[in-house]
Amino acid sequence: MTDTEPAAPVRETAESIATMEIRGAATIASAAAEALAEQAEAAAEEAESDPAAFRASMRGAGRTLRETRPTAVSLPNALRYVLQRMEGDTVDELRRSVVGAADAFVRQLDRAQDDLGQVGANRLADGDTVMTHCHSTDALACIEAAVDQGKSISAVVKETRPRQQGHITAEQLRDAGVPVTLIVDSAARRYLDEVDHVLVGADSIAADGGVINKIGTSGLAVNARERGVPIMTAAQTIKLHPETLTGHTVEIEMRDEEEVIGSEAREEIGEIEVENPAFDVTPPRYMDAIVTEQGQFPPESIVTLMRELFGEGAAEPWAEP
Ligand SMILES: O=C(COP(=O)(O)O)[C@H](O)[C@H](O)COP(=O)(O)O
Repeated sequence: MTDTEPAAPVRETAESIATMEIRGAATIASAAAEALAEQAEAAAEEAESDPAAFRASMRGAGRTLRETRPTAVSLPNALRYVLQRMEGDTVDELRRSVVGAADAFVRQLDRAQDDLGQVGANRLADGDTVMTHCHSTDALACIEAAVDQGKSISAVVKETRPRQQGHITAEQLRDAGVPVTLIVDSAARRYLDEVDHVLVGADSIAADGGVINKIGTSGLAVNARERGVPIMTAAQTIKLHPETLTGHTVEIEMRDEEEVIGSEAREEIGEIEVENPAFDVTPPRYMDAIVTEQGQFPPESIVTLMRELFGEGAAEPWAEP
């Protein structure tokens, strides 16, 4: 580890987030917090009795993690939570504050998911069928809590091109005892007549109530509205994007074209423009409810909760002073 290079656990976590071995907004946040705790242990050895060197090393680790993926705000929110609680006069005090904050963050994340699962489950009735998109641990928590409440729930799971995260959702729901039908994305509208709810997660929620989630969510929401099927987003409050309070927009990640068209097909077709946006924005008017650990909200009212939780703005404690 040098001045500019974070310790191995941070480098490995950053690489795993960038390559999507670690993926999904909540999982990314929790991995980032844990990586900061490991950095604190390594930096304490390296910095010995130099608190300024310790702080610089933690900021560097924060920057490395921040640069991995741009859209899920849970990542910078996790870094903010941990680094803003870094305090003390000695390296050991600083180390303990970071490790303690990372641990508290991860526990809070788990508790929030359990709590929002209960809220989401209350919206589901015995015998309901739910359509899902992508793989969201917050959304799955709602279905699993409904099953725990003794409700019989079935699922229609969208495959979710290009990376097919729907396969993970299908597997996990099946293992939770939920009968699952896997469909291709373009079959969604046809199956909307057979479902009672659409349930998705979120990578970020904007101050106007717009929901940023896996590409295809907005089209699904428009179709659900047209068919009269309620659609809800399950999202812990770490998905609230503080920068949107001051007019910033959420960056939509553009991923490699290789995910859309493999090299063989590319060779056959020849030169052609390919774009691969990983997320899209569902306007608040197409979303019925945002389910959080603090209860459910109409999308347009989420700004009140956002001001309460993030009113002080979006600090960047990883930035160079
Ligand atoms: O869009 C995705 C994952 O995208 P990717 O696979 O590109 O990371 C998920 O719906 C949200 O991240 C919410 O997930 P969770 O509820 O687990 O935070």
